[in-house]
Amino acid sequence: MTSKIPGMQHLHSFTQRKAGTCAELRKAQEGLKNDLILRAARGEQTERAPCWIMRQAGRYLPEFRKIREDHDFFTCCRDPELASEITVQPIRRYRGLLDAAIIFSDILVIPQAMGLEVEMLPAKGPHFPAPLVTPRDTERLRKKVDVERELGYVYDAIRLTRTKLDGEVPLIGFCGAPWTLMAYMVEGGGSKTFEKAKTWLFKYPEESKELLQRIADVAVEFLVGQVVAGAQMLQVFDSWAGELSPSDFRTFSLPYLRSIAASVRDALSLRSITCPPLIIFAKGALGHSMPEIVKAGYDVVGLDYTVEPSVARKVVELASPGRAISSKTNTASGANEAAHRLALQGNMDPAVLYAGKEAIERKVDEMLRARKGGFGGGGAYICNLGHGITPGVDPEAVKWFLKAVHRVSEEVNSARDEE
Ligand SMILES: Cc1c2[nH]c(c1CCC(=O)O)Cc1[nH]c(c(CCC(=O)O)c1C)Cc1[nH]c(c(CCC(=O)O)c1C)Cc1[nH]c(c(C)c1CCC(=O)O)C2
Repeated sequence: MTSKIPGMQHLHSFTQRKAGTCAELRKAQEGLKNDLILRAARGEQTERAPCWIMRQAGRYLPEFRKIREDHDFFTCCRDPELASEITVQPIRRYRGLLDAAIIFSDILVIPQAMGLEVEMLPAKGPHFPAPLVTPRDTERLRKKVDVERELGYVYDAIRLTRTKLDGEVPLIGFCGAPWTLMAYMVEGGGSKTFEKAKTWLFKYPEESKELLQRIADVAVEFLVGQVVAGAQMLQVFDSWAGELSPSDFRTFSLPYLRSIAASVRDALSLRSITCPPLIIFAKGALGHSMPEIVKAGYDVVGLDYTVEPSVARKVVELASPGRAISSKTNTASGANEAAHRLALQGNMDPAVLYAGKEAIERKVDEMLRARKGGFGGGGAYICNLGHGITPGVDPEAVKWFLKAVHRVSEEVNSARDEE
């Protein structure tokens, strides 16, 4: 991570040096029966690739739909008992097959905390009854967001979930990235063309940057609060990154992604809390900006399904050579934020889950074997889909996927499959 603030680089080095050896960190890990994902995120070789699924707690699960029959979506998010219950549903169903839980919530809780109303319409998705039409509308946003007061329910849900998980697997906290959230706040919902949000970027660039910064400030405080409550890893979702041109991504998204990572590390270090692994998922932007994304200050880069794993490995090597070296030769060097190998996460097309057992097994094989262009057995890898699982997927297909990942990845990791 590079910081323009004098003295900060030293602070970052110190935090990172601490991160490798810190007793607090070890203790936190000791409470876990399975810390595979934390080790992979720190660039280590693992006995097999840890695996979780974006949107693993969701509508494809009948037990989730059952809860939703009686409760509105945001009621589920705001009720710690319901949110924690939904979070552990996939962990229970796929016992021993998933290596992390992700707290049940939504990226749109930040716009709500900033003062905008958001509803979840059946079959339509998120809807903002009063979106930000012109920059003047930002006056409707809260000047100072009391994150603890507005989003404390997420912290409560995290605490309760940690108790329910009882160290079974680590718990991931998350938030939406500034550009993706701004797009929702201005469009008023999903969009195909993003014409309203893009009009803002091109017509009101300075006001857009102000809004992006306000969102980033809330995101930092929210992520830090999630760690304090017990989140053991964090992911930032920039789901609409790929809607921007390369230069607009570098102007309106990347600087905020960078500053979120740096500020979360700084804020935690000031409170003497070890920063957990940070994951960035900038969907659709890797094709043009992967070298910048791998240097944005995160521990793990999530890949969407348009990126070939072996190509991503090469880009990491070229863009950030120190972070491509095997952790064996690079552990505890601790000189800077590149102290450990950068890890990759992803990236099977979620639609493969519709194609039956054989296709799933074939595609998992392809994703994991180096000679097929896959991630290979070198560690520093977290298995996932290349985007969120969709509602029509058969839960049995997910089991086939997870079982195939365990089987193939044990094989390639023990053989250090590099062929
Ligand atoms: C863009 C985005 C949103 N939300 C999210 C993203 C980024 C990830 C991505 O790109 O897929 C992130 C999210 N949303 C949800 C989670 C919970 C944790 C998990 O991953 O299991 C997470 C991490 C629950 C949810 N968020 C939502 C549901 C379904 C709502 C319902 O029950 O009716 C769930 C389980 C609703 C939601 N929320 C959002 C949309 C577009 C929708 C409707 C369409 C859809 O379901 O995909 C916004």
